[in-house]
Amino acid sequence: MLKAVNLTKTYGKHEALRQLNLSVDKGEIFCLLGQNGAGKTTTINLFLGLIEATSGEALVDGIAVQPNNNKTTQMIAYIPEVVQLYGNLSGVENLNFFSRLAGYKYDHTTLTDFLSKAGLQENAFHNKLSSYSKGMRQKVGIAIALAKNADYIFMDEPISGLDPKATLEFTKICRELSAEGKAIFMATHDIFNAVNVGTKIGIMKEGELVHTSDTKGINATELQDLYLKTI
Ligand SMILES: Nc1ncnc2c1ncn2[C@@H]1O[C@H](COP(=O)(O)OP(=O)(O)OP(=O)(O)O)[C@@H](O)[C@H]1O
Repeated sequence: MLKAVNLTKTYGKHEALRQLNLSVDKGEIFCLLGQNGAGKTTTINLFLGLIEATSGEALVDGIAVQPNNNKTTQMIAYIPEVVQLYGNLSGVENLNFFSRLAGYKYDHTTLTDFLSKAGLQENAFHNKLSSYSKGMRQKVGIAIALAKNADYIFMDEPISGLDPKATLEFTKICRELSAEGKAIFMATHDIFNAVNVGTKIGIMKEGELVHTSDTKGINATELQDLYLKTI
């Protein structure tokens, strides 16, 4: 389980995140909405251990995240908005490189299995990354997360810039990962996607989580109304 307990981050006098309390279970897809600057990336960075909390705790399976703590970073994978990969290497080579960085050595068949599972078409496996579209890069990012064997996957704006078909494929993969028991924590501006793929949604305003609910029984229009009333 991911858990934030009174998690707070201040920059000087500015509270980027104030007393955040939330939990995300394995199998859940938590979609965090909020305007620019609301504190979504700050929350993700605190769980990734990229920044230090001013007070409170981020916990992964009960272990407190601390900057440069390998225990929690091993359990987490991160897919940024733009997946940074080596343009001169192929999809398989990138996956091999990043898997080794995470301490995993896979044979060629296993690497290609991860890419297939992430939805990348087979004829692209050996092409250079520089020829990949944004959606294809994202699939390699997902394959890296799969290869890392992480139970918790953080995503920051994962569908921004994807076309409708790529978005649909991405949604399908998220659902499959959640059905396998992975927890997904996604920061997004896309209300339709949040209600479509999320099992829970949160709305953040000026560093505070001001609303959380299940997505069951709520449609995109209702969520949009709620969002506009809340922020
Ligand atoms: N390193 C930093 N130094 C000072 N202020 C920062 C720093 N990082 C973030 N902030 C501030 O913290 C607040 C929250 O930023 P954050 O990036 O978490 O927002 P966000 O919800 O992810 O926004 P967006 O949707 O634009 O990505 C903002 O006011 C931002 O300016």
